[in-house]
Amino acid sequence: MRTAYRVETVRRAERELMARLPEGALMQRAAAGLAAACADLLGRVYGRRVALLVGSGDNGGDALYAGARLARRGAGVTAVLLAPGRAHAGGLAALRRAGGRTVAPEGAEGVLRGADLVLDGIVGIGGKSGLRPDAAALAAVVADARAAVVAVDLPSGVDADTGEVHGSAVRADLTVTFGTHKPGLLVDPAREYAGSVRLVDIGLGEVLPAGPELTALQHADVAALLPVPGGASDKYRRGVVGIAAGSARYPGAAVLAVAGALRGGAGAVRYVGPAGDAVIARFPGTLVSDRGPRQAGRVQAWVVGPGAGDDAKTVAEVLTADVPVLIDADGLRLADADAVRARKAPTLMTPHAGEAAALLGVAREEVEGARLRCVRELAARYRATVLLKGSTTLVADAGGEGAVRVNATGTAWLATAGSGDVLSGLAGSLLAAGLDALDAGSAGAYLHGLAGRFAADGAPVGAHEVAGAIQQAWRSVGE
Ligand SMILES: NC(=O)C1=CN([C@@H]2O[C@H](COP(=O)(O)OP(=O)(O)OC[C@H]3O[C@@H](n4cnc5c(N)ncnc54)[C@H](O)[C@@H]3O)[C@@H](O)[C@H]2O)[C@@H](O)CC1
Ligand SMILES: [K+]
Repeated sequence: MRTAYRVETVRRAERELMARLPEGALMQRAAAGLAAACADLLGRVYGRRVALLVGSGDNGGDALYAGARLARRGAGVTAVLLAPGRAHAGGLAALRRAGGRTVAPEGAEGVLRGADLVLDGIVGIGGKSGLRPDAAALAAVVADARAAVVAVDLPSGVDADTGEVHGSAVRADLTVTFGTHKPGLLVDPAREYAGSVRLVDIGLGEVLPAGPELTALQHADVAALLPVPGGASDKYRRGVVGIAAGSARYPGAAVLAVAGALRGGAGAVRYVGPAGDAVIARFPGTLVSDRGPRQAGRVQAWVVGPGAGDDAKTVAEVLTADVPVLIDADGLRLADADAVRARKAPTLMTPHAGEAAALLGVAREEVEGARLRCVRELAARYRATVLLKGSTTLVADAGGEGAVRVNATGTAWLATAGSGDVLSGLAGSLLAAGLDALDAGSAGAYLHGLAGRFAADGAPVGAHEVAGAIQQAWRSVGE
């Protein structure tokens, strides 16, 4: 499991660790890891031109010490000091001893344009989102230059705790972060600024408390969650998932939700709705009923909403069931908020940013800019587990207070019609198989993202092909 902690927690842990170590030891560990990552990126260090953007805090100190290490290996290193009188004194001395130079921001443009590598040490966890004008001007030059950009701890200008970006920020190819991930490295839009992320172990793990802000499942975590049928299993013990989806107008949504559900580990899929013929034609193993959800027979979890059009009656009926319910798409609009809050069994809501915005009564851009806050708020308002879809999917447990799961396996190719229907069926199937709502949502998103990658393989992809690649994704997490 990957974890990310808020700044105040990181600070507390760092103080505890620092008290046990010689002065400056943590910064040396950070700088050593940072220099090694830069050397890997450069391939050859000798003769390369490296520019350091150095603010007046310890983030700049890391950049200076790493620059000194690169200078000792033969790189030509120039530090751009944003506040010359306040740069980290020890780091500055080390850089000078190693033969590095310094320039003021006014003389920096040529240095930045000529560099092979720029280290962004303007600000780390000590900053507020949005760069100050002097730093923003340098970031703009860097964005336009040919150098690879390595962010120190965080891309300067992003909000470490929320992943929000207010104003300008540095765009990095690689972020080398210390001790633990920070939420901003895993949540969009800040995540996009970070590029790929490398974590340097500075020994913080042993002092970090339980209670991260974010967790991210990895292959082994997902493999451990996925249901495995035992010798005594039959289709009912493996779970029956009910799909109440599709309409005369949108029969395809029913077919795609069933396609996802069939690959999600439930023993059987029961379909209720007007698209039964289309479903049976494609998936003859489906149990089809043209009566309402209440008369459909036993299920262990329901999926309601994909392609439902205006069928509020079916949504209301499903919400009264005493089994877990996943609400997606039209169902989100049709579901009565009080009926959702009154439910005793778990509820999993799966909006994309536009649907979440409608539920919250705000503009879509607001959700896209503050995804972590919005997913928690929805989970609190509806007392339901909420999965907010996007290039990084977030899942907040009911109430919105625990660690939020973040999933980054997706690909931009997944932003295709019907892809969400497949996810709803898949996650609903995992609910029926007995996973709790947080696990079903996050493991479902993980597999769905991987399936999207396998199916797309760098080219446009249809939702039915994503469904078809779920088995490959399932096998791959166990390898
Ligand atoms: N505390 C520790 O134990 C360790 C800290 N390390 C480094 O230290 C960093 C934290 O250092 P600090 O607490 O000194 O804080 P930072 O260096 O992150 O930030 C403080 C500086 O940034 C400037 N700043 C703040 N907001 C800004 C903005 N919007 N635009 C431009 N400049 C802005 C401030 O004027 C101040 O000079 C970490 O991110 C990490 O890089 C590492 O060396 C590892 C160990
Ligand atoms: K930085």
